Amino acid sequence: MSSRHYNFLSNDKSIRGFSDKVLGSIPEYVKIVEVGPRDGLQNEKDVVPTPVKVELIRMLVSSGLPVVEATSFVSPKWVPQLADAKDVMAAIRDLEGARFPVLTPNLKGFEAAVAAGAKEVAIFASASESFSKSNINCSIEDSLGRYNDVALAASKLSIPVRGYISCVVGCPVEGMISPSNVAYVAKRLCDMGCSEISLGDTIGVGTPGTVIPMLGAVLNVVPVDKLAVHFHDTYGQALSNILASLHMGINTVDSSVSGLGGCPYAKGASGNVATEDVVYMLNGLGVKTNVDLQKVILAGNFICKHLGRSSGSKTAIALSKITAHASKL
Ligand SMILES: CC(C)(COP(=O)([O-])OP(=O)([O-])OC[C@H]1O[C@@H](n2cnc3c(N)ncnc32)[C@H](O)[C@@H]1OP(=O)([O-])[O-])[C@@H](O)C(=O)NCCC(=O)NCCSC(=O)C[C@@](C)(O)CC(=O)[O-]
Repeated sequence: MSSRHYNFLSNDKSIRGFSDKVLGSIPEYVKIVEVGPRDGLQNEKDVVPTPVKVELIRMLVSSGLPVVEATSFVSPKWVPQLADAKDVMAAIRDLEGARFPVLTPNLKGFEAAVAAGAKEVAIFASASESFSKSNINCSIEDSLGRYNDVALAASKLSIPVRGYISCVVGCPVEGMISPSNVAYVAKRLCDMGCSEISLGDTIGVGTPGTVIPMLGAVLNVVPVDKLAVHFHDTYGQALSNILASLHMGINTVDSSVSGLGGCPYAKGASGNVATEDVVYMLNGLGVKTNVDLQKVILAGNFICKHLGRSSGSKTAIALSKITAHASKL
C-alpha cells in the first residue's frame, strides 16, 4: 500500500475536531463486535469446516477486535452450519485477546454453551411477531419468558448476557416496525439484566430517516451505554446508519468481516456491514478502535478464498487493488 493511502487512514485529531464541529460530537472510542464467524457463516450454503472457522476467529482476534462472536448453540436442525459449536469452542479455549460470546436460544443452548466453556452468551428476540415465529418458533412474549430463564441462569454464574432485537425498522413479512415495539422489547431485555442490547436491522432496509426515530424511542427506556447497533447492508445504508447512531451517542457497532452473512430466516437480506468498511470510516473520523485494518483485510481474504467469492467490503477491494498496483511499480 502506498504511504499516501496510509495517510487517509491516520487517526488525525484535527479531522476529528472538524467533524465534531460540523456534525456534533461522536464517541472517542468505538467497540466493534465482530459477528462474522456466527452471523456470517450461519447463512452459508455449504458448511464451513471447523478448522477454517477456528483460523478465521484466530485471524480476527489478531487484528485487535475486542469481541468475536464465535458460534451459536441453536438446534442443528435449524442451523446445520453451526452444528460444530462445541468443537469451535474447544479449539478457541486458550485463545486470548478477545471475548467470545455465543448465541443461546433457550436453557438447553445455554447449558450446552456453558459446558463448552462459553463465558458470555447472547439471546435473540425480535420486534416483529412474524419474524420471531420464523426464527425461533415462538411468539415474542414466549421468547421473552425463555430468555428470562436464560438470564436468571446466567446471572447465577455471573455470565454476561447480550440481548439482540431483530427487525428494528422493518420485517420481511410485516413491513415497517413501530419504534414503540422495539422500545418495548428493549426495556424487557434491559429489565431481565442484559448487559448490552444490540438493535438489528435484519433486512437492511433502514435509513437514518427510520433509524433515528427508532433509536430515539429506545433511548427513552435504555441507557445509551447499553446499546449497540447491528446493520445489514442490503440497501447500502449501513454506514450512514452507523454514523447517525454514533451521533446519538452509541459506541458499540456490530459488523462482519467482508460483509459476510444474512439470516437464514430473512430471505433476501444481505450480509452485515463489512468490518473493514466500518474501521475505515472510523479511522477517517479519528475514532479509536484499536483494530488493525490490514489484518482484518487478511482475515477477509482468507475466508473469501475459502468460500470462493470476492469480498463484500468496498474498503478491502479498493486497498487490495492499490496494493496489487503498488507491487507492480
Ligand atoms: C429456538 C429453537 C431451538 C426452537 O426450535 P423448536 O423446534 O421449536 O424447539 P423444540 O424445543 O420443540 O425442540 C425441537 C428439537 O430441537 C432440539 N433443541 C432445542 N433447543 C436446542 C438447542 N439450543 N440446541 C440444540 N438442540 C436444541 C430439541 O432437543 C429437539 O430435538 P429432537 O427431540 O427433535 O431431536 C430453534 O428455532 C432454533 O434453534 N432457532 C435458531 C435460529 C437461528 O439461529 N437464527 C439465526 C440467529 S438470529 C439472527 O441471525 C439475527 C441477529 C441476532 O443476527 C440480529 C439481526 O440481524 O436481526
